[in-house]
Amino acid sequence: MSVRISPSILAADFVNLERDISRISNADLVHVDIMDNHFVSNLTFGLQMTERIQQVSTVPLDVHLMIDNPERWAPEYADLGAFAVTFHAEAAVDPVALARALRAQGTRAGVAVKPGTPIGPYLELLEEFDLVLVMTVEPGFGGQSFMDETMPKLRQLRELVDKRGLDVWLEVDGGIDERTIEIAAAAGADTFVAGSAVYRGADPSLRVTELRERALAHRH
Ligand SMILES: O=C(CO)[C@H](O)[C@H](O)COP(=O)(O)O
Ligand SMILES: [Fe+2]
Repeated sequence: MSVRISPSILAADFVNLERDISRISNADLVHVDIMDNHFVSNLTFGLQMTERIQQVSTVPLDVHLMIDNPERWAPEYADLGAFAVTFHAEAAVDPVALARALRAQGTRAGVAVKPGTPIGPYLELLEEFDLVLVMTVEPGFGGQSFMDETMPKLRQLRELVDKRGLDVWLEVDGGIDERTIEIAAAAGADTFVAGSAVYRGADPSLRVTELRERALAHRH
């Protein structure tokens, strides 16, 4: 099983985004957090900014939509060329219909669940998604602590994905660092978002390499 590291530019310097994206050119994905101040109580940026990021990034975009009404916006992020577009299950009227629409656009379709949202209803629907994002913090802010209690969801997902031989990425987001990535990898995650852990030091690309090595050493 391969692992993917997706640094979150939520922790980057917003007036030097191009520079900070170029600092993680060894990453597998670049994680772009879209917050609307409705689904979560924080606001980041939207389509126009993401389109510029898409133009300057050599690393494929992993868009995480923390917004209401994803049916209205998710296809536009797919349209601008994002590699993966993930919307929240709690915000979507019909997650399967939206995932099908995104796939028809040629994008990897992801569904995200908050820490308190059960994964049960989605286990029978795994074939409909290319990515499941298990939030390991309450969405809205970077720099929070990893919630261990979300790991049983990953273990359930990993068992089913392997049993059915599916190509579904299992992503974790929130509080991922050199220690917690080992816990998440052992529980079955293969795609790791890290904001603070990548950008807090002097050399973000070295942090990407270190995180990848730790995930590989502890993968399921
Ligand atoms: O979706 C998010 C917050 O809702 C971010 O992707 C996440 O918090 C990354 O930041 P950190 O690694 O610092 O926790
Ligand atoms: Fe995120």
